[in-house]
Amino acid sequence: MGWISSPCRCRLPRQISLNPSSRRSIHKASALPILHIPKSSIYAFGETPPADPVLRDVSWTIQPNEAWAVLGSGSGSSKTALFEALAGHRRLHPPPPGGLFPFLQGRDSHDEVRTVSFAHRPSSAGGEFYDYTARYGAVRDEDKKTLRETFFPETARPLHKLAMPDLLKPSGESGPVADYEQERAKHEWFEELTQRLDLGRLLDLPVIALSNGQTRKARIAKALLQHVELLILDEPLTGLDTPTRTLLLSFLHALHTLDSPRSPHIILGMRIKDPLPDWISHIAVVRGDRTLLTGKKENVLRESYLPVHGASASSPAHEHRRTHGDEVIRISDLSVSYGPRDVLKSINWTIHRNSRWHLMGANGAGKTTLLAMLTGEHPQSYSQSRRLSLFGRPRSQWPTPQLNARIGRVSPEIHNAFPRRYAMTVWDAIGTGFEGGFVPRGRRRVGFFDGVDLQEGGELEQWRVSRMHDVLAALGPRAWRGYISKDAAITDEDLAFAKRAFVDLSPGEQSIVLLMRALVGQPPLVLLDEAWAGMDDGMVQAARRYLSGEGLTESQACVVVSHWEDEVPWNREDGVRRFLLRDGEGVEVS
Ligand SMILES: Nc1ncnc2c1ncn2[C@@H]1O[C@H](COP(=O)(O)OP(=O)(O)OP(=O)(O)O)[C@@H](O)[C@H]1O
Repeated sequence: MGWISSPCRCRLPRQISLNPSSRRSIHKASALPILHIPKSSIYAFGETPPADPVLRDVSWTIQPNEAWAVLGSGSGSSKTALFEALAGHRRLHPPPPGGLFPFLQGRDSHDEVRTVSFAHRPSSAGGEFYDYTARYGAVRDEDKKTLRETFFPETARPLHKLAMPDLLKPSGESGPVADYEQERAKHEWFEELTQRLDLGRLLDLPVIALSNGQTRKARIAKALLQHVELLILDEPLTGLDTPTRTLLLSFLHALHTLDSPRSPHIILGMRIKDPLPDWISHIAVVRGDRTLLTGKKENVLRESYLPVHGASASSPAHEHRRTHGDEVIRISDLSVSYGPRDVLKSINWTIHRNSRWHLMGANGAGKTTLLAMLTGEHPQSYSQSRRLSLFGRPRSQWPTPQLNARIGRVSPEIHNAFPRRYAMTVWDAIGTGFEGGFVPRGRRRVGFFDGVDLQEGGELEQWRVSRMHDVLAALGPRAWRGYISKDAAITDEDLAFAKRAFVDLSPGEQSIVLLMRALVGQPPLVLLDEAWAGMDDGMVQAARRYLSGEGLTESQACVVVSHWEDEVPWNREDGVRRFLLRDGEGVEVS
């Protein structure tokens, strides 16, 4: 089987000759529009005018030769609603005459159109406790399912004996599997994809052991292997390191350009702040007034006044020396390995009060593992206790609850594990931050001290309640709309928000509530890992403002983990320092 070169120098399978009844890539041959909405509004199911639509007067047509991106932000946003409408999960009123997807010529869009969202990590539904620390320890039997078994079960070996119903056979056709050459070509496409996304060596590892970025890459590969005609990828770059982002965008370009039977038409969902790939020819911008602006990229960018991308937030003229306080954490010669795999090798890192760090490293570099050592969640934090000085004591001298109260944390793991019970309000969720647990406690739901409830009306209770008000005023709904006030008094709107059930919030709202939880107790160490996931632009602005201002005191240290430089709330003038993990080693870089 031969290969042709593509713009990303990836090898994509040469066109596979499918029989005439094949339904693959009908958009490549058809002159019919991919999508056609003359003018409709989008409603939740069960609602019609005069109810308020989620998006109104949408007029949007996609021709087969056009490459589209939809810009908007926040996982509870109108962009999500728009994609839900394309997936048939929202009502379009009036329905487009002749169907939403003319190029399908009457085929069922449920089979031919797929949306995969990466805007946030799929959460473990329900109120069950999910033990995310399980990945650091010995893997239990029920957690042993490998990446291959979970995401690509059809690729089990040996190849000639495969039962690969989806991957090897155009779905919709019954009867024997297509000829061997075709099978092989498709299998090679799988191999190519997994190799290029650096998933090959991970295929037979338990999924629970994979890093966030590695799991996301697997979901992307799975999406690209699907037999669909239109693939909508919402925020596929989230959580990916820079080289993988570049690689993925080139891949998508190649798929878009090549007349390959493997290539669906692709619509990319992107955050407004993301740099647009050059090959995108058209964009649709979801605007704050619930309308959709569509057209050629240049025209829409001009008309919507979107910011020009590419400038880094940190391009300082001169550096600022931040005055550091006492030592908070000292890591000396710390190594972590899993069997033969060395993940961290002889790491040395000291974190002082009032320091601000950006922890960097490619997907799978060991950032989450390192943070799990700092928080004491990693079982090896006990065996390496003398190499880990946490707040002046070796790890083994700290009871875990006391450590939890000293570290404010946001991470995809906590977002996923945080209980979604109806009885838990936003106030309760934030209040758990004083103790760092997941269970609201105390008369005023602001936690216990030393295992007992706080004295009613006492100084500590008053301080905690006032901190609750501070974070709600600084990071609550009014702040998302850009309202900035010096006195930052809490409003009725923020208090009403505090009464809502945490489980009912959008993923973006949940993210900002968990950020409030991490900051409310003013702990000496704050760890923010992918803190912005799912937040809309207003929330991100409010969070950045707070973190670079009064949200952190001089007696606190903060570490931000992000693959995006512009997500770090401080620049070098603010004295931010960078710690890079590469090939298991850690170095401070300028
Ligand atoms: N139990 C385990 N067995 C084998 N390997 C493991 C185990 N747990 C983690 N790893 C590996 O350790 C490496 C580091 O994972 P970690 O989650 O710390 O990476 P990361 O830098 O946080 O990545 P990302 O940016 O994708 O979140 C990964 O390659 C992962 O597959």
